[in-house]
Amino acid sequence: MISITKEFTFETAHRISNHPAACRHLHGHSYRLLVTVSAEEIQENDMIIDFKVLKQIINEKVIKTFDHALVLKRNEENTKLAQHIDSKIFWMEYEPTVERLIEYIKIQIENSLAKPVFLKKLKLFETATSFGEWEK
Ligand SMILES: Nc1nc2c(c(=O)[nH]1)N=C([C@H](O)[C@H](O)COP(=O)(O)OP(=O)(O)OP(=O)(O)O)CN2
Ligand SMILES: [Zn+2]
Repeated sequence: MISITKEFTFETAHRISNHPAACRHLHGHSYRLLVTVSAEEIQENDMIIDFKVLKQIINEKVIKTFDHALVLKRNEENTKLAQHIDSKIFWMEYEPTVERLIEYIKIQIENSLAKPVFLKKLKLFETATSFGEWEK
């Protein structure tokens, strides 16, 4: 098996409404996302997938959604808050923790990759010292 990885960044605001400390306040992160895709064999074009094609997919399915957006769990408290904010809001079923963002991003990317290429690993940095990972 062979893998390639491409790195992306996006700027996103959020709040963890059930958090006992500062993370319940609106704040933002410069997220770093590392996307690793794999295939059993190198293809006829001597790649498993062109980095440029991978970039198009991630831009369309992930960056467009999250960059310069406010991400909120859809609940009563956040619905009230959003009435006072003129912002691009992405509503989620869950709190926008790094774990839930990875879960969402994984589904988006997997739905966009065609065999024999598959998503192998995601690494999402929320801060310089805090990150989440998913691996097949
Ligand atoms: N398991 C998780 N815990 C926390 C998450 C998360 O997504 N998953 N998120 C947060 C907050 O969003 C926070 O902004 C990031 O947390 P933290 O690493 O504590 O950020 P700090 O910059 O304050 O880190 P220090 O190392 O304390 O400076 C909280 N928890
Ligand atoms: Zn945060």
